[in-house]
Amino acid sequence: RESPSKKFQRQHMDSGNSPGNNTNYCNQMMKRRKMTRGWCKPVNTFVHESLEDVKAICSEKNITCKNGQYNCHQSNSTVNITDCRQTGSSRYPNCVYKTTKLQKRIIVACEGNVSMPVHLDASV
Ligand SMILES: Nc1ncnc2c1ncn2[C@@H]1O[C@H](C(=O)NS(=O)(=O)C[C@H]2[C@@H](O)[C@H](n3ccc(=O)[nH]c3=O)O[C@@H]2CO)[C@@H](O)[C@H]1O
Repeated sequence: RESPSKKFQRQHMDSGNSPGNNTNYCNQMMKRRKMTRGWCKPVNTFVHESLEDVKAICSEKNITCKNGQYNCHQSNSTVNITDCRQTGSSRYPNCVYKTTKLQKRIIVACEGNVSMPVHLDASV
């Protein structure tokens, strides 16, 4: 079984890479990272920073997550991300996404004895 930390890395980490001007980045990555099986995941953010840098966000102060849990943390600086958002005309199994490169702060939930990111709550 896939651990929550490994699931976070599969769904959200794309270190050392960036869409550049590839407008198909999300169409390719959402499929490659298995988020178009059974349904088209509507929204997904890829983070283009090292796992170390994203893990370090877990050391920031605790804040409340969207689901009410108090295990979220906000990055203290902006990070390079790519937002993937399903287009209006996209119909499963043909999942079509809009690729948007951004530099924003991210809010992650962290869990574990060695605190690891397990969920991406939002970008702000
Ligand atoms: N506090 C917690 N602590 C620990 N675990 C927690 C906590 N909260 C949830 N989980 C778990 O995480 C799992 C999960 O997949 N949650 S999810 O809300 O659907 C993820 C959102 C995110 O992937 C994506 N999104 C969204 C916005 C954006 O900017 N970028 C972007 O990518 O959309 C998804 C839906 O919004 C679920 O198993 C739940 O148990």
